[in-house]
Amino acid sequence: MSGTDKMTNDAPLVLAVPSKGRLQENATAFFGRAGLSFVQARGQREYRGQIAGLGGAEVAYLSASEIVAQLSSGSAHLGITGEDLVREQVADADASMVMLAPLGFGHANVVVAVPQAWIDVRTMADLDDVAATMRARTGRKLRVATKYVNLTRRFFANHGLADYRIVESLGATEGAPAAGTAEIVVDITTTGATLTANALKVLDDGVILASEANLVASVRAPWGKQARDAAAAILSRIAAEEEARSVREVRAVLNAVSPQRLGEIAHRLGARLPFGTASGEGVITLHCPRKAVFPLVEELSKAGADDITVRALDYVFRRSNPLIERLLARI
Ligand SMILES: Nc1ncnc2c1ncn2[C@@H]1O[C@H](COP(=O)(O)OP(=O)(O)OP(=O)(O)O)[C@@H](O)[C@H]1O
Ligand SMILES: O=P(O)(O)OC[C@H]1O[C@H](OP(=O)(O)OP(=O)(O)O)[C@H](O)[C@@H]1O
Ligand SMILES: [Mg+2]
Repeated sequence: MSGTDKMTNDAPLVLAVPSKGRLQENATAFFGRAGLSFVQARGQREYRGQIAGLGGAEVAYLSASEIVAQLSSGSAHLGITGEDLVREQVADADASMVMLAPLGFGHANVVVAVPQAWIDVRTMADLDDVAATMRARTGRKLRVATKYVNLTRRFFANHGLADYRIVESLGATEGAPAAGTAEIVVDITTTGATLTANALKVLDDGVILASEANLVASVRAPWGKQARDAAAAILSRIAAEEEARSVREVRAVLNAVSPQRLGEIAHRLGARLPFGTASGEGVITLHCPRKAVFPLVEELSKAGADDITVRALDYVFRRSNPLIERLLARI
């Protein structure tokens, strides 16, 4: 940051992007769909890049957990990371960050898993009994292997379970019971294959969090004009692509119908008439939810429409969008 940036508090926006691991490929594809591609400046010591054709923004390539740290401290303005890491690493995440949108990838559940051999242990209440019995008989506490220390403490406390000890794990957590370093584990699972391979099962009420990758904004980052403008440009492209994916454009020639009737049909099917109710030649254009396409076509046919065409759109830009609104409400 230059001296001028500091004085005017007008630093560029920092967009934190996963540089490795599970989220990297999907995150890059996600920005690509929104027309945001990254260029890495040569000869830079810092691991920073730019967004092609978009000024006022820098791209920081970081690990998913480092992205949480930088969003929390305000070193990055926007980023993609997993909700599990946010909830684990930041005590009051909602005070320092805004989850702008779940992204539909990076799904993983944080779960409490016990040996399959514990056939009578199905719930957290059963686990509480096991812990109490163990403590009474051996004087030792139930050991829980995990790297999700804070999520585990919170969840166990909410279930009134106190007779346990956390064994911090740095990897291969599911192997802890077989290795004899813990009785049970708290870890993430996606397909369940790793748990099964280690003869573990998830408790019926043992899902601590259903996580996925999120687009997250920092409340604490310096939101000067440059950063706000860049965020507006980035979020409008993302929102435009999302909106385009959820709608279809329906066009038709429709002469003998009143604007009221047309408006009523559109309203009933959740469609919009973005360009008004009719053009000179009686051509109408509607944007309707994907699921409502065929019902809308039928309604328009009944109303006398002809030459009805349906197509997918690349982008639907609106003056405002839910992403920027969610952000502006907090900064
Ligand atoms: N099957 C999976 N295994 C591990 N992480 C997954 C899986 N599916 C989704 N994720 C998500 O990916 C994110 C973790 O990614 P990754 O492990 O690459 O990052 P990291 O933990 O920051 O990296 P590292 O630990 O190597 O520094 C988490 O939010 C996690 O929920
Ligand atoms: O339910 P599954 O589909 O089997 O996936 C879950 C496993 O994947 C992750 O491990 P990863 O391969 O990332 O290794 P690491 O935890 O050692 O980084 C996670 O920690 C689980 O062990
Ligand atoms: Mg990992």
